[in-house]
Amino acid sequence: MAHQTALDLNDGRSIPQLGLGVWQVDDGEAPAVVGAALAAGYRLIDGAAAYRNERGVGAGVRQSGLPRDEVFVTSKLANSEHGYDEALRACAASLAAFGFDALDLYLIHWPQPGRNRYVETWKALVRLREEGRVRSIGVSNFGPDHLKRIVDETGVVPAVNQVELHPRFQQRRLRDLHAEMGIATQSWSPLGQGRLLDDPTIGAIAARHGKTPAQTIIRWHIDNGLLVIPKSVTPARIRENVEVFDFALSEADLDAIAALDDSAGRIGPDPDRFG
Ligand SMILES: NC(=O)C1=CN([C@@H]2O[C@H](COP(=O)(O)OP(=O)(O)OC[C@H]3O[C@@H](n4cnc5c(N)ncnc54)[C@H](OP(=O)(O)O)[C@@H]3O)[C@@H](O)[C@H]2O)C=CC1
Ligand SMILES: O=C(O)C(=O)[C@@H](O)[C@H](O)C(=O)CO
Repeated sequence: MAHQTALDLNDGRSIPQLGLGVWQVDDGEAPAVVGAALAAGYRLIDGAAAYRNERGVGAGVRQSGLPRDEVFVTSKLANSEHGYDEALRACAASLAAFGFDALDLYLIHWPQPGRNRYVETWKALVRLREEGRVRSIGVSNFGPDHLKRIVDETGVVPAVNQVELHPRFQQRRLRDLHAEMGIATQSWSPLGQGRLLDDPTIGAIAARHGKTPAQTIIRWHIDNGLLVIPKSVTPARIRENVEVFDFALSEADLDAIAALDDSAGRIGPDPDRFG
């Protein structure tokens, strides 16, 4: 694998640009899946309490033999745990499940605006960072109003906003706001949950580069300055998805993929209503 790239976060830390997503990875399978990814060169695992596999992910990191500080592990606060005290307790439970002293990145998984508890939840994440239980803090599925509100009320800008983002749902306006605010954009369902892999435009670009459609899409995220976390439990695909640091897309390729954007291209839940 060619050398992986990393981005600088607004808190002075660095984050690998590519990682493995572990939604829908069984806890019992997680040690082997995480082990395969770390052996292939991944250095970031994107987890969440809601995935119910923090124990298995932690075991996979330990069994890899890599020093803990060489693997960047993210978790996310579950929707049921919004609130200041609830978030502090939930983070402690996640750390215990992983078997870690600290997380590299902790995100509020969904804003749940209808519950209106995300500001006090964000204050708890600020405290967790001050106490060293998490090294960087961020959010997921936050829209412009949610972002502006937590910054207005706490003065603390999230390091990351992890949102649905793939060639059919490119989130250009939100990405522009992130750039203004200094927030890194992390793409979830970066392969459109596999539904983009038979797109003819992607296929033609992939063929020109001698790469697969998955590698072409992952490279599109990287060439756009995004963080990207494709999921696979299949060892050959895990290896395939990290072999993306030996080529780059041309301006014409980027223009062709830009044209795939579709305002109706969302696959996952609407963050204004979910949770
Ligand atoms: N913050 C949030 O709210 C959310 C976060 N996420 C995060 O984003 C991660 C990725 O998103 P996810 O929804 O899993 O979808 P992805 O876009 O990563 O697609 C995963 C699917 O694509 C298949 N796949 C992966 N690589 C290849 C390949 N090279 N060739 C063919 N098929 C392939 C996988 O199959 P297989 O596994 O069988 O190999 C799986 O079915 C999640 O795992 C999670 O960490 C996801 C959703 C919401
Ligand atoms: O994977 C995640 O991080 C999610 O939040 C999703 O599972 C989300 O809950 C969903 O897609 C439900 O249909």
